[in-house]
Amino acid sequence: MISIENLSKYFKTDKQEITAVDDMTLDIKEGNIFGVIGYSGAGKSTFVRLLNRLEEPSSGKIVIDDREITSLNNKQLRVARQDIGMIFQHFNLLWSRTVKDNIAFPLEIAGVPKKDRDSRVDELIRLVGLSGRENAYPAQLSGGQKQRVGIARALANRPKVLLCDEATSALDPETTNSILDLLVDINQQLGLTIILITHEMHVIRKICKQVAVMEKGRVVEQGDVLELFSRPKQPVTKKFVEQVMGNQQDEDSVGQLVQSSAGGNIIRFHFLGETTNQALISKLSKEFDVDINILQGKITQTQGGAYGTLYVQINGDHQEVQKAVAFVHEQTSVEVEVIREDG
Ligand SMILES: Nc1ncnc2c1ncn2[C@@H]1O[C@H](COP(=O)(O)OP(=O)(O)OP(=O)(O)O)[C@@H](O)[C@H]1O
Repeated sequence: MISIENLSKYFKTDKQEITAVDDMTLDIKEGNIFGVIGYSGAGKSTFVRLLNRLEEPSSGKIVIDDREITSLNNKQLRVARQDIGMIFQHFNLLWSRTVKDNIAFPLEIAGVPKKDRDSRVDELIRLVGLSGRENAYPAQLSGGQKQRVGIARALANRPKVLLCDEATSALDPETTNSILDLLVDINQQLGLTIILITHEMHVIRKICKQVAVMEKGRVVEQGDVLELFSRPKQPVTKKFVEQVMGNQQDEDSVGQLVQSSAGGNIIRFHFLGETTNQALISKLSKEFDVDINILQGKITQTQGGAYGTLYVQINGDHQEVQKAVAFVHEQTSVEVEVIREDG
Protein backbone atom coordinates (compact mmCIF):
# COMPACT_ATOMS: atom_id res chain seq x y z
CA MET A 1 0.00 0.00 0.00
CA ILE A 2 2.75 2.41 0.98
CA SER A 3 6.29 2.08 -0.17
CA ILE A 4 8.99 4.47 0.94
CA GLU A 5 12.43 4.23 -0.60
CA ASN A 6 15.57 6.04 0.48
CA LEU A 7 13.59 9.02 1.72
CA SER A 8 15.64 11.93 3.08
CA LYS A 9 14.98 15.48 4.17
CA TYR A 10 17.62 18.10 4.92
CA PHE A 11 16.92 21.51 6.39
CA LYS A 12 19.41 24.26 5.70
CA THR A 13 19.67 26.92 8.35
CA ASP A 14 22.12 29.87 8.44
CA LYS A 15 24.69 27.93 10.38
CA GLN A 16 24.20 24.30 9.48
CA GLU A 17 22.40 21.61 7.55
CA ILE A 18 20.15 19.34 9.59
CA THR A 19 19.30 15.84 8.43
CA ALA A 20 15.76 15.37 9.78
CA VAL A 21 14.99 12.18 7.84
CA ASP A 22 17.94 10.07 6.75
CA ASP A 23 17.54 7.49 4.00
CA MET A 24 14.34 5.82 5.24
CA THR A 25 13.01 2.73 3.52
CA LEU A 26 9.72 1.20 4.69
CA ASP A 27 6.86 -0.88 3.34
CA ILE A 28 3.44 -0.63 4.93
CA LYS A 29 0.69 -3.10 4.13
CA GLU A 30 -2.91 -2.18 3.36
CA GLY A 31 -5.19 -2.12 6.41
CA ASN A 32 -2.28 -1.97 8.85
CA ILE A 33 -2.02 0.30 11.86
CA PHE A 34 1.65 1.17 11.60
CA GLY A 35 3.36 3.03 14.42
CA VAL A 36 6.49 5.17 14.21
CA ILE A 37 8.02 5.88 17.60
CA GLY A 38 10.94 8.07 18.56
CA TYR A 39 12.04 10.71 21.02
CA SER A 40 11.66 14.40 20.35
CA GLY A 41 13.80 15.45 17.40
CA ALA A 42 14.02 11.94 15.91
CA GLY A 43 12.37 13.18 12.73
CA LYS A 44 8.89 11.67 13.13
CA SER A 45 6.86 14.78 12.29
CA THR A 46 9.04 15.55 9.30
CA PHE A 47 8.65 11.97 8.10
CA VAL A 48 4.87 11.97 8.31
CA ARG A 49 4.65 15.40 6.64
CA LEU A 50 6.79 14.12 3.76
CA LEU A 51 4.19 11.44 3.02
CA ASN A 52 1.64 13.97 1.75
CA ARG A 53 4.33 16.48 0.78
CA LEU A 54 3.37 19.06 3.36
CA GLU A 55 7.15 18.96 3.46
CA GLU A 56 9.07 18.44 0.19
CA PRO A 57 11.50 15.51 0.25
CA SER A 58 15.15 16.25 -0.50
CA SER A 59 15.47 12.82 -2.11
CA GLY A 60 13.78 9.43 -2.29
CA LYS A 61 10.54 7.98 -3.52
CA ILE A 62 7.07 7.63 -1.94
CA VAL A 63 4.39 5.45 -3.51
CA ILE A 64 0.91 5.35 -1.98
CA ASP A 65 -1.67 3.01 -3.50
CA ASP A 66 0.26 2.69 -6.77
CA ARG A 67 0.62 6.45 -7.13
CA GLU A 68 4.10 7.91 -7.00
CA ILE A 69 3.52 10.88 -4.70
CA THR A 70 7.04 12.22 -5.21
CA SER A 71 6.56 12.76 -8.95
CA LEU A 72 3.17 14.55 -8.90
CA ASN A 73 2.74 18.17 -9.97
CA ASN A 74 0.80 20.55 -7.71
CA LYS A 75 -2.55 19.92 -9.34
CA GLN A 76 -2.14 16.13 -9.21
CA LEU A 77 -0.95 16.41 -5.63
CA ARG A 78 -4.13 18.23 -4.59
CA VAL A 79 -6.20 15.35 -5.96
CA ALA A 80 -3.91 12.71 -4.41
CA ARG A 81 -4.18 14.36 -1.00
CA GLN A 82 -7.88 13.54 -0.93
CA ASP A 83 -6.77 9.93 -0.45
CA ILE A 84 -4.51 10.85 2.47
CA GLY A 85 -6.26 12.19 5.57
CA MET A 86 -4.29 13.69 8.43
CA ILE A 87 -4.91 14.50 12.08
CA PHE A 88 -2.73 16.65 14.31
CA GLN A 89 -1.71 17.00 17.95
CA HIS A 90 -3.37 20.42 18.23
CA PHE A 91 -6.37 19.50 16.06
CA ASN A 92 -5.93 22.40 13.56
CA LEU A 93 -9.67 23.15 13.48
CA LEU A 94 -11.27 26.29 12.07
CA TRP A 95 -12.39 28.14 15.19
CA SER A 96 -15.03 30.30 13.51
CA ARG A 97 -16.82 27.29 12.06
CA THR A 98 -19.13 24.85 13.82
CA VAL A 99 -18.38 21.14 14.14
CA LYS A 100 -20.57 20.45 11.13
CA ASP A 101 -18.91 23.13 9.01
CA ASN A 102 -15.42 22.03 9.99
CA ILE A 103 -16.21 18.52 8.78
CA ALA A 104 -17.84 19.88 5.60
CA PHE A 105 -14.80 22.02 4.76
CA PRO A 106 -12.75 19.42 2.81
CA LEU A 107 -15.93 18.40 0.97
CA GLU A 108 -16.50 22.01 -0.10
CA ILE A 109 -12.95 22.19 -1.37
CA ALA A 110 -13.43 18.96 -3.30
CA GLY A 111 -16.54 20.49 -4.92
CA VAL A 112 -19.09 18.09 -3.42
CA PRO A 113 -22.67 19.46 -3.88
CA LYS A 114 -24.41 20.78 -0.73
CA LYS A 115 -26.96 17.95 -0.45
CA ASP A 116 -24.31 15.23 -0.62
CA ARG A 117 -22.14 17.19 1.78
CA ASP A 118 -24.87 17.33 4.39
CA SER A 119 -25.57 13.62 4.32
CA ARG A 120 -21.85 12.76 4.41
CA VAL A 121 -21.35 15.10 7.39
CA ASP A 122 -24.24 13.42 9.27
CA GLU A 123 -22.70 10.03 8.59
CA LEU A 124 -19.29 11.17 9.86
CA ILE A 125 -20.75 12.76 12.98
CA ARG A 126 -22.34 9.45 13.89
CA LEU A 127 -19.15 7.53 13.06
CA VAL A 128 -17.00 9.56 15.44
CA GLY A 129 -19.64 9.77 18.21
CA LEU A 130 -20.42 13.50 18.06
CA SER A 131 -24.20 13.36 17.61
CA GLY A 132 -25.81 16.33 19.38
CA ARG A 133 -22.68 18.51 19.06
CA GLU A 134 -23.06 19.40 15.36
CA ASN A 135 -23.61 23.09 15.98
CA ALA A 136 -21.02 23.63 18.70
CA TYR A 137 -17.88 25.65 18.04
CA PRO A 138 -14.43 24.14 18.71
CA ALA A 139 -13.98 26.39 21.77
CA GLN A 140 -17.03 24.72 23.34
CA LEU A 141 -15.60 21.19 22.97
CA SER A 142 -13.32 19.05 25.14
CA GLY A 143 -9.94 17.95 23.76
CA GLY A 144 -11.26 14.50 22.93
CA GLN A 145 -14.25 15.95 21.10
CA LYS A 146 -11.99 18.31 19.14
CA GLN A 147 -9.91 15.36 18.00
CA ARG A 148 -13.11 13.55 16.98
CA VAL A 149 -13.90 16.53 14.73
CA GLY A 150 -10.33 16.30 13.38
CA ILE A 151 -10.84 12.61 12.61
CA ALA A 152 -14.23 13.17 10.94
CA ARG A 153 -12.77 15.97 8.84
CA ALA A 154 -9.80 13.79 7.84
CA LEU A 155 -12.17 11.00 6.76
CA ALA A 156 -14.60 13.24 4.85
CA ASN A 157 -13.26 12.46 1.38
CA ARG A 158 -12.97 8.72 2.11
CA PRO A 159 -9.18 8.56 2.17
CA LYS A 160 -7.29 5.28 1.91
CA VAL A 161 -4.64 6.36 4.38
CA LEU A 162 -4.85 8.26 7.64
CA LEU A 163 -1.74 9.98 9.01
CA CYS A 164 -1.77 10.71 12.75
CA ASP A 165 0.82 13.18 14.01
CA GLU A 166 0.99 12.76 17.82
CA ALA A 167 -2.82 12.74 17.72
CA THR A 168 -3.26 11.90 21.40
CA SER A 169 -0.29 13.73 22.94
CA ALA A 170 -2.40 16.68 24.09
CA LEU A 171 -5.05 14.46 25.70
CA ASP A 172 -5.41 12.95 29.17
CA PRO A 173 -4.96 9.15 29.49
CA GLU A 174 -8.66 8.32 29.50
CA THR A 175 -9.44 10.47 26.47
CA THR A 176 -6.35 9.08 24.75
CA ASN A 177 -7.76 5.58 25.18
CA SER A 178 -11.15 6.54 23.75
CA ILE A 179 -9.53 8.17 20.69
CA LEU A 180 -7.28 5.13 20.17
CA ASP A 181 -10.35 2.86 20.40
CA LEU A 182 -12.02 5.03 17.77
CA LEU A 183 -8.99 4.69 15.46
CA VAL A 184 -9.07 0.89 15.80
CA ASP A 185 -12.79 0.95 15.10
CA ILE A 186 -12.31 3.03 11.96
CA ASN A 187 -9.44 0.82 10.84
CA GLN A 188 -11.65 -2.26 11.15
CA GLN A 189 -14.86 -0.75 9.76
CA LEU A 190 -13.32 1.04 6.80
CA GLY A 191 -10.18 -1.03 6.20
CA LEU A 192 -8.22 2.23 6.34
CA THR A 193 -4.42 2.08 6.56
CA ILE A 194 -3.22 4.16 9.51
CA ILE A 195 0.25 5.56 10.12
CA LEU A 196 0.64 6.92 13.58
CA ILE A 197 3.63 8.71 15.05
CA THR A 198 4.14 9.01 18.78
CA HIS A 199 6.72 9.16 21.55
CA GLU A 200 4.55 6.98 23.81
CA MET A 201 4.98 3.22 23.76
CA HIS A 202 1.59 2.55 25.31
CA VAL A 203 -0.03 4.05 22.20
CA ILE A 204 1.95 1.60 20.05
CA ARG A 205 1.12 -1.27 22.41
CA LYS A 206 -2.57 -0.54 22.37
CA ILE A 207 -3.33 -0.22 18.67
CA CYS A 208 -0.40 -0.91 16.35
CA LYS A 209 0.36 -4.15 14.59
CA GLN A 210 3.77 -3.09 13.38
CA VAL A 211 6.19 -0.43 14.45
CA ALA A 212 9.34 1.34 13.31
CA VAL A 213 11.66 2.94 15.85
CA MET A 214 13.29 6.20 14.71
CA GLU A 215 16.45 7.76 16.03
CA LYS A 216 18.34 10.66 14.43
CA GLY A 217 16.26 10.50 11.26
CA ARG A 218 16.79 6.78 10.74
CA VAL A 219 14.72 3.67 11.29
CA VAL A 220 16.91 1.74 13.73
CA GLU A 221 14.55 -1.18 14.30
CA GLN A 222 11.20 -2.35 12.96
CA GLY A 223 8.84 -5.31 13.07
CA ASP A 224 5.70 -6.73 14.66
CA VAL A 225 4.84 -5.00 17.92
CA LEU A 226 4.94 -8.25 19.92
CA GLU A 227 8.28 -9.22 18.42
CA LEU A 228 9.69 -5.82 19.36
CA PHE A 229 8.36 -6.09 22.91
CA SER A 230 9.87 -9.52 23.39
CA ARG A 231 13.19 -9.01 21.67
CA PRO A 232 14.11 -5.32 21.53
CA LYS A 233 17.62 -5.04 20.10
CA GLN A 234 18.55 -1.36 20.09
CA PRO A 235 19.05 0.54 23.37
CA VAL A 236 16.41 3.11 22.31
CA THR A 237 13.87 0.34 21.67
CA LYS A 238 14.63 -1.23 25.06
CA LYS A 239 13.92 2.12 26.70
CA PHE A 240 10.57 2.40 24.95
CA VAL A 241 9.59 -1.14 25.99
CA GLU A 242 10.53 -0.26 29.59
CA GLN A 243 8.02 2.63 29.44
CA VAL A 244 5.31 -0.02 29.40
CA MET A 245 6.83 -3.10 31.01
CA GLY A 246 9.32 -1.72 33.51
CA ASN A 247 12.75 -3.36 33.53
CA GLN A 248 12.02 -7.04 32.91
CA GLN A 249 15.65 -8.03 33.20
CA ASP A 250 15.78 -7.09 36.84
CA GLU A 251 17.34 -10.30 38.19
CA ASP A 252 17.64 -8.80 41.68
CA SER A 253 13.92 -8.67 42.11
CA VAL A 254 13.56 -12.32 41.06
CA GLY A 255 16.26 -13.30 43.58
CA GLN A 256 14.44 -11.35 46.24
CA LEU A 257 11.18 -12.99 45.29
CA VAL A 258 12.68 -16.46 45.71
CA GLN A 259 14.18 -15.52 49.08
CA SER A 260 11.09 -13.89 50.47
CA SER A 261 8.59 -16.60 49.53
CA ALA A 262 9.05 -19.47 51.96
CA GLY A 263 8.86 -22.96 50.39
CA GLY A 264 6.89 -24.05 47.35
CA ASN A 265 7.62 -24.19 43.66
CA ILE A 266 8.19 -20.90 41.94
CA ILE A 267 7.28 -20.84 38.29
CA ARG A 268 7.66 -18.15 35.69
CA PHE A 269 5.09 -17.90 32.90
CA HIS A 270 6.04 -15.86 29.90
CA PHE A 271 3.11 -14.76 27.72
CA LEU A 272 3.89 -14.00 24.12
CA GLY A 273 0.92 -13.25 21.94
CA GLU A 274 -1.37 -15.78 23.58
CA THR A 275 -4.97 -14.64 23.25
CA THR A 276 -6.78 -17.45 25.04
CA ASN A 277 -4.86 -17.57 28.30
CA GLN A 278 -6.92 -15.19 30.41
CA ALA A 279 -8.27 -18.17 32.34
CA LEU A 280 -4.96 -20.03 32.61
CA ILE A 281 -4.59 -19.72 36.37
CA SER A 282 -8.14 -20.77 37.20
CA LYS A 283 -7.93 -23.59 34.68
CA LEU A 284 -4.77 -24.95 36.32
CA SER A 285 -6.25 -24.86 39.80
CA LYS A 286 -9.46 -26.54 38.62
CA GLU A 287 -7.87 -29.29 36.56
CA PHE A 288 -4.99 -30.15 38.86
CA ASP A 289 -4.92 -30.53 42.60
CA VAL A 290 -2.70 -27.50 43.19
CA ASP A 291 -2.91 -24.13 44.90
CA ILE A 292 -1.60 -21.15 42.97
CA ASN A 293 -0.38 -17.98 44.51
CA ILE A 294 0.44 -15.03 42.23
CA LEU A 295 3.71 -13.44 43.41
CA GLN A 296 4.61 -10.81 40.87
CA GLY A 297 4.10 -9.99 37.26
CA LYS A 298 3.31 -7.63 34.49
CA ILE A 299 1.18 -8.57 31.55
CA THR A 300 -0.04 -6.17 28.94
CA GLN A 301 -2.36 -6.54 25.98
CA THR A 302 -1.18 -5.75 22.46
CA GLN A 303 -3.03 -6.05 19.14
CA GLY A 304 -1.18 -9.37 18.73
CA GLY A 305 -2.28 -10.78 22.11
CA ALA A 306 -1.00 -10.72 25.68
CA TYR A 307 2.65 -10.04 26.46
CA GLY A 308 4.48 -10.22 29.75
CA THR A 309 5.70 -12.31 32.65
CA LEU A 310 3.97 -13.74 35.70
CA TYR A 311 5.68 -15.34 38.70
CA VAL A 312 3.55 -17.80 40.65
CA GLN A 313 4.01 -20.16 43.53
CA ILE A 314 2.41 -23.56 42.93
CA ASN A 315 1.86 -25.78 45.95
CA GLY A 316 0.70 -29.36 45.96
CA ASP A 317 1.76 -32.92 45.45
CA HIS A 318 4.98 -33.11 43.39
CA GLN A 319 3.32 -35.12 40.63
CA GLU A 320 0.32 -32.78 40.34
CA VAL A 321 2.61 -29.76 40.10
CA GLN A 322 4.58 -31.49 37.35
CA LYS A 323 1.38 -32.30 35.49
CA ALA A 324 0.22 -28.68 35.73
CA VAL A 325 3.56 -27.43 34.39
CA ALA A 326 3.51 -30.00 31.59
CA PHE A 327 -0.01 -28.90 30.66
CA VAL A 328 1.08 -25.28 30.22
CA HIS A 329 4.13 -26.39 28.28
CA GLU A 330 2.26 -28.70 25.92
CA GLN A 331 -1.19 -27.18 25.56
CA THR A 332 -0.58 -23.43 25.49
CA SER A 333 1.86 -21.05 23.85
CA VAL A 334 2.88 -19.69 27.26
CA GLU A 335 6.57 -20.31 27.98
CA VAL A 336 7.09 -21.87 31.38
CA GLU A 337 10.22 -21.99 33.51
CA VAL A 338 10.66 -23.54 36.94
CA ILE A 339 12.63 -20.97 38.97
CA ARG A 340 12.68 -23.00 42.18
CA GLU A 341 11.55 -26.55 42.84
CA ASP A 342 10.05 -27.51 46.17
CA GLY A 343 12.22 -29.62 48.40
N1 LIG B 1 11.42 23.63 9.23
C1 LIG B 1 12.56 23.23 9.83
N2 LIG B 1 13.70 23.91 9.71
C2 LIG B 1 14.85 23.50 10.29
N3 LIG B 1 14.95 22.39 11.04
C3 LIG B 1 13.84 21.64 11.22
C4 LIG B 1 12.59 22.03 10.62
N4 LIG B 1 11.66 21.09 10.97
C5 LIG B 1 12.30 20.17 11.74
N5 LIG B 1 13.62 20.50 11.88
C6 LIG B 1 14.63 19.74 12.63
O1 LIG B 1 14.60 18.39 12.18
C7 LIG B 1 14.79 17.48 13.25
C8 LIG B 1 13.61 16.53 13.34
O2 LIG B 1 12.45 17.25 13.75
P1 LIG B 1 11.00 16.62 13.86
O3 LIG B 1 10.06 17.70 14.32
O4 LIG B 1 10.68 15.90 12.62
O5 LIG B 1 11.21 15.56 15.04
P2 LIG B 1 10.13 14.81 15.91
O6 LIG B 1 10.65 13.44 16.11
O7 LIG B 1 8.80 14.94 15.28
O8 LIG B 1 10.18 15.58 17.28
P3 LIG B 1 9.04 16.44 17.99
O9 LIG B 1 8.07 15.42 18.52
O10 LIG B 1 9.77 17.19 19.04
O11 LIG B 1 8.45 17.31 16.92
C9 LIG B 1 14.98 18.33 14.48
O12 LIG B 1 16.36 18.49 14.70
C10 LIG B 1 14.34 19.66 14.11
O13 LIG B 1 14.93 20.72 14.80
